[in-house]
Amino acid sequence: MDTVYSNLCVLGGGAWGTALAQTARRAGRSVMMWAREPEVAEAINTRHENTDFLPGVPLDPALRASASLGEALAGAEAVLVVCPAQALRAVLAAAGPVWPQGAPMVLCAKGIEQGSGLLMTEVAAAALPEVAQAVLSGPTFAHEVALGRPTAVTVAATDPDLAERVVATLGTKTFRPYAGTDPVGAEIGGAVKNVLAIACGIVEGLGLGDNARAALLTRGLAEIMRLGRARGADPATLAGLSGLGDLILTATSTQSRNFSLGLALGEGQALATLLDGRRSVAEGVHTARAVGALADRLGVEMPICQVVNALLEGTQDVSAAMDALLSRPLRTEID
Ligand SMILES: NC(=O)C1=CN([C@@H]2O[C@H](COP(=O)(O)OP(=O)(O)OC[C@H]3O[C@@H](n4cnc5c(N)ncnc54)[C@H](O)[C@@H]3O)[C@@H](O)[C@H]2O)C=CC1
Ligand SMILES: O=C(CO)COP(=O)(O)O
Repeated sequence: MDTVYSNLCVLGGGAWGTALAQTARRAGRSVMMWAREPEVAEAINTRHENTDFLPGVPLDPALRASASLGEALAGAEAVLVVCPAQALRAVLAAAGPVWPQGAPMVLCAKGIEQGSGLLMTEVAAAALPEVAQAVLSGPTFAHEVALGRPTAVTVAATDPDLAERVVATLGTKTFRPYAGTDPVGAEIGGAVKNVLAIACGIVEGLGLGDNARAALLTRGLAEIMRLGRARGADPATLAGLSGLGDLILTATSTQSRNFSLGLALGEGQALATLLDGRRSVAEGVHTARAVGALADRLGVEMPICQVVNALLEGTQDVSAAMDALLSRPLRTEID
């Protein structure tokens, strides 16, 4: 068996799809991107820049893009799926008829599907049951990755050979994937940290201080651990790059769209204004609702995520939300 996938397709022309495509080029792979917007594909092909979603980063001129799924997927040996979480089902339904025979997918979106409460691997298994899956997740701001700054991620698949091959395909000196066999753990960390990043932004915007942020991060990790346990995830994955690692990154940096959105909410701006006309995705807004419903269904206590959901839904204001969190009964730390 070949040790790497030489020809890749990246489904998704946003910031992260572009950064991963650039990374794969840096690793020496042939890469074809699918961008939903023809003007994004055009800019990548002619200006070698994703002017809409990752402006200012020069891209490898050999990186090609198309707005046609059939053209983008033709001949791919593996497919990186990098669309927003809520669009995954529709994107895979459209890609199914032209999916390259035998090519596995690497799921790179971070979120939980609203309505179903399904993880990305579960949505993908329902859409394309024959296609093998890996999950790529970790602390990775697209801009830094695209520039080739040092970054480490988790690549998890139930088939260890698949995880190893994806690692070998994408790994470079500065992009360091670590193989794992717990995709569910990698997905839960990556999805829930976006909701917690919004919470940390709110705390920052309210000026509640560094102690409050540390408390929120740590109790937030406890929520990731509880949901992970209920879904059979390995706690070591949740404490690794795709869990704690990504929580630290996203919940402490204004580079994060989720943290920045929370910060603006905490400073008193209205959610509708913040989301109005926005093209880039803040996954935590969508995952908050999905994770709230999932936690209820599984009987898992996730008070921080529930409060973020109530805030975003408009059923609680910021001061009532803080009051709800601070009024919770005192209890043992480890549960
Ligand atoms: N930007 C980042 O630093 C990172 C993003 N991710 C994840 O990658 C996923 C994609 O995010 P970004 O690339 O940042 O997106 P983005 O915010 O840069 O761009 C939005 C993308 O979503 C696409 N899109 C919007 N609505 C769509 C629909 N209905 N159907 C199909 N595509 C649609 C747009 O065409 C565009 O490609 C998200 O799940 C995000 O959490 C993961 C790691 C890092
Ligand atoms: O997933 C990310 C970093 O790992 C990107 O975070 P934001 O979507 O909040 O910008």
